Formats: sequence, C-alpha cells, structure tokens
Amino acid sequence: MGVNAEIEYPVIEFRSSDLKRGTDGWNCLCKRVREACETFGSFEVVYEKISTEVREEVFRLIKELVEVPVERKQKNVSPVPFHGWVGSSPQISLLYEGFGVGDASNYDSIKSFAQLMWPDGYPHFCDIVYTLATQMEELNKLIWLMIIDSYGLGEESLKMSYTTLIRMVKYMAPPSGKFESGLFPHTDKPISTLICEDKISGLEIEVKDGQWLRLSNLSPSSFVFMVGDPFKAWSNGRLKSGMHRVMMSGDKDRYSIAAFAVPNKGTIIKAPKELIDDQHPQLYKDFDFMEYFFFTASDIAKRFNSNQQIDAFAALSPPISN
Ligand SMILES: O=C(O)CCC(=O)C(=O)O
Ligand SMILES: [Fe+2]
Repeated sequence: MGVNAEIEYPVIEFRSSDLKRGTDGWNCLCKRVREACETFGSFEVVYEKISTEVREEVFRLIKELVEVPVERKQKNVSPVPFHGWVGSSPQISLLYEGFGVGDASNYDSIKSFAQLMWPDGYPHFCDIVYTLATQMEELNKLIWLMIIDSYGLGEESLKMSYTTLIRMVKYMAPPSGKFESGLFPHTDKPISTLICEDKISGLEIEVKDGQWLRLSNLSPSSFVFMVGDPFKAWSNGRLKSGMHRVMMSGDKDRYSIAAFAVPNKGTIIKAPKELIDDQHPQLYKDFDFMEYFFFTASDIAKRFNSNQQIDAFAALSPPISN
C-alpha cells in the first residue's frame, strides 16, 4: 500500500509554438495527452500562458476567504451536488474546507458569491478569480481538443454545453507527525478537472491497486488534468477515470483550486460511433449527465466505491458490439 516513487508520471509541457492545430508539435502533444489519459487518467500539464502572479494572488485571496465568519460561508449553498461550502467534517475530512462557485467563467456568478462573503462584494477578488477561472476553462478546452484529435474525431463528437465549477479548498496541516487524509479516494464526476495547487504537495494518484503516487515538485506553472467518469464513458472505456486522494503531512496548510467541467442539464453522454466496433463493443448506455451527477451524491451510490459508480449506473452487460 506504499507510495510508489519509481513510476514515471507524465509531465507534458504545452509550449505556445506547439499549440497550432495540425502542426507536428500539436500532433505530438495529442498523442502524449491520449497516452497519459489512457494509462493514468491524469497528467501534469505545464502551461505558462496562465501567469504565476494571478495564481499566487488567487491563493492569497483564498487565505482571506477562509477567514470569513462561518455564518457567511454557510450562505454558499446550491441544489446541485458538490457546488457549495463544505466545512471540516468526518464525512470528507476534518482537514478539509472548500467553497464552490458554479458557472465561474461568468463574472456575475463570482460577483454573487463574493457578495455573500463580503459586504462590499470585493471587486478585486472577483476580477482575479474570474481571470483564473476563464483561463483554466480555456486550458481544459484545449485538452479536450487534443483528445478529440488524437482519436481522429471531429469536434462535434464532444460538443456539449457545460459550465465551469471552481472549488477553492484549504487542507489544514495534520497534527504534528501525522499522515492524514485530506480528501478520501475518489474518481471525479464531472467530465474533467484541472487542479492548481499552491506549492504544498498532497495529491496522490492510484497507479495500481492500492499503490499511490504522490505528485510532488509540480512546477509553478503546472496544473493536473484529471479524466472524470463521464469522459471515460464517452471514450467507451479507453480513457481512465483514475482514483485520487489528498494526503496531508508536515506542518503547512495546503491550498488548491480545481476547475470542473460540468455539463448543463439535459446533456446526454454518448460514445461517438467511431469508438465502437467489434474489438471495442459499447460498454455504457447513453445517459443523462445530471442524472448520473445526482446519483453519485445519493445514498444508493454510497454502496459502491467511487470508481464503481459509473459501472453501477451506466454499464451495459453484456457489452453491445457494432
Ligand atoms: O485538491 C486537490 O488537489 C484535489 C481535489 C480533488 O480531487 C477534487 O476536489 O475532486
Ligand atoms: Fe477529485
């Protein structure tokens, strides 16, 4: 059950010169992104187009946010799962505290959130968080495009309307000398996630059964891209939605911000026909994303491990061949 340091985790640098679709550099990135997502279900992306100053300022602001009185934090609620404030609790972790802002690339959503937290609505907070959220959404889009191109598919194969949920999280340092869970092992339920952390490591990826790889020494320009369960279903099982968790050690608190691609109500997850053939029979039925999202937050879903929920909800057995 150790943390395995020998496995070579993919670190993929997105140089501006390689980001022109159709060039050799682009095609090479597509191949590496696909391999990473099929093998690990995630990778580290080095992306200098998002400035480190903006990142650092967001983390400074999150440190202010966690100081807001709890009565105001409790106003950050939503009927949609995983969208609101969660304080320290035995269900998630005593070390965890997270805030959620849905549709974060819409300035008004961030403004409404900030107005709940601060009497003056803190315009600087809105500007900076909006900047990072929109840039992370762009990066996510770029990675989707690489995945589509890597399978030789057209853009319409993954066309859907979705919004970006951001979660701003503080993981408290554990009691001295302890190694404690900050976030339990899970797979992500939105289509995909980009995680941005503030220097302190803690995120671990399950590389084999029970073998966890700790992602440490991420560059200041790095993000972690994570495939979610519906993306795995869309790819007809090619992409992996990997288990990950946060483990805390040492005496420093950890801060992270994650941007999740959450499809709008009514979106159907359906594998493109090009990804279904006799060698790759259809593994999942077409399903409504929101029904799955709500299912994963239900009591029934708790009977399954996080990485079994997509199969419990949508697996076709036996698979249908084309
Ligand atoms: O904070 C992190 O590094 C990971 C967060 C995460 O996995 C999640 O919120 O789903
Ligand atoms: Fe996650």
